[in-house]
Amino acid sequence: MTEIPQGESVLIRDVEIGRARVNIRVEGGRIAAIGADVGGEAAVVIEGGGAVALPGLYNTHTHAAMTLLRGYADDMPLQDWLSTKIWPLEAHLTGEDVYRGTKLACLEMIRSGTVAFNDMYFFMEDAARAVDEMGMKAQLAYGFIDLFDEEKREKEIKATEKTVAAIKRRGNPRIRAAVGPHAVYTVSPEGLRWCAEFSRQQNIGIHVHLSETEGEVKDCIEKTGMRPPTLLDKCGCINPRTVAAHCCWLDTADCTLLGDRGAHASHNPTSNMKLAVHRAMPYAWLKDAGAGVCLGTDGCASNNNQDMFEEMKFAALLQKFFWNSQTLLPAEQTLAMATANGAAAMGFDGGRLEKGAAADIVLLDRNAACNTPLHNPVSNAVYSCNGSAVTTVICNGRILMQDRFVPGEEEILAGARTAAAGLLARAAESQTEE
Ligand SMILES: O=c1[nH]cnc2c1ncn2[C@@H]1O[C@H](CO)[C@@H](O)[C@H]1O
Ligand SMILES: [Zn+2]
Repeated sequence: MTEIPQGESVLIRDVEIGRARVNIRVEGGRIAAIGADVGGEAAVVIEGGGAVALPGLYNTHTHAAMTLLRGYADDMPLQDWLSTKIWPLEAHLTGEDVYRGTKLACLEMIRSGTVAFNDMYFFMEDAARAVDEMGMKAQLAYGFIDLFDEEKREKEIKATEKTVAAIKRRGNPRIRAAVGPHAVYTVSPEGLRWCAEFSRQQNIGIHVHLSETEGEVKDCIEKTGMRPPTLLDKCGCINPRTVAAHCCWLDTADCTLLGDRGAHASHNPTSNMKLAVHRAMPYAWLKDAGAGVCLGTDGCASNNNQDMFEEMKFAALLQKFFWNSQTLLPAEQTLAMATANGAAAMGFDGGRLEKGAAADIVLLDRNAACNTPLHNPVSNAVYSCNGSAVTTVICNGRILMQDRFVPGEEEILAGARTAAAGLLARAAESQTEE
């Protein structure tokens, strides 16, 4: 088999949802029925054999093509890591690298049950090509970094306009454009204001890093007299279309602001622990304030994989550990962060196993050791399994993986290896030239 058979109608037989064994019918990319009797005929039939069905996972913060930098620079502080290792290497990236790195990220995400992701990086037209081919959903933003320089700002504005136009021109409903002001320490207030205005005009999302480290917050207060969320808000960047990554160092007033504006906070526990940011996103304050709370892996240079099952477990554990509460972020809420809340944050209709919702469906091996016994499927999904328990993935009714088979896997892996080696070779060459 080199391709997976697809059809307008898909019948998934005998899966477990909650405590019930049911069938699922998919018609035209949506869930048409869930229950004992959902009709017999379909273009494609999948035998679930009692597999656990979950909604597809939504990864709300990543830099997908950073898969190429996996293992390149670990065990360093954030600013040092970015300025001495990551940014110098990224300067040598090409569109082809981003295409190949994003394909690898998609492969990894599909293998671990993710159907959609929120991406901020460079050469996003090439990322869009990769997403299109892999059949996932994504919101893609060019990472806007002006470093407080007017000339750079003009360049970033042009690059953002070009990226958004190209993604919109595709006319693919699975792929949306967003604006990606990197953070308050890399983008001037003028740049932030432009991003906010452009996203409003274009009616697209905003994807930003927010209050990741204590240093970011302190420097921002020193320079502007404002905490990062207030500065972003003054520039128009905090609204219901905003996904703010990290949000580690928010205080209660910051959380109230995000809640009042209807913005979404993407929790990235693995990256936060690895980069030792020394504080966990205040999940309870954000939730109480009415802000959206969702989950993301961050890029492979700070994670180092794209497995949202691992992210769920780390989120549930980190919240309990840091905030000293055994009852904080229970399994059901963790799964909601990774599914329905993520879909809401990215403006997609999905992440729910309900009639009428987009057909984003993931099947987990019922007989895997991590799923045995099956007292509580959600508990097993969050606390016991990782992405390797996923056998089948459906996104908008299209089958992206069936029985652990993803079309083109060998070529994707070979392409990524070649791209990663080429990137390092070009960087080394430019060093000897200097
Ligand atoms: O955790 C992080 N904090 C801040 N920046 C990051 C992090 N991970 C990756 N990038 C950087 O964000 C830019 C995206 O356009 C890239 O330069 C990437 O290396
Ligand atoms: Zn990031």
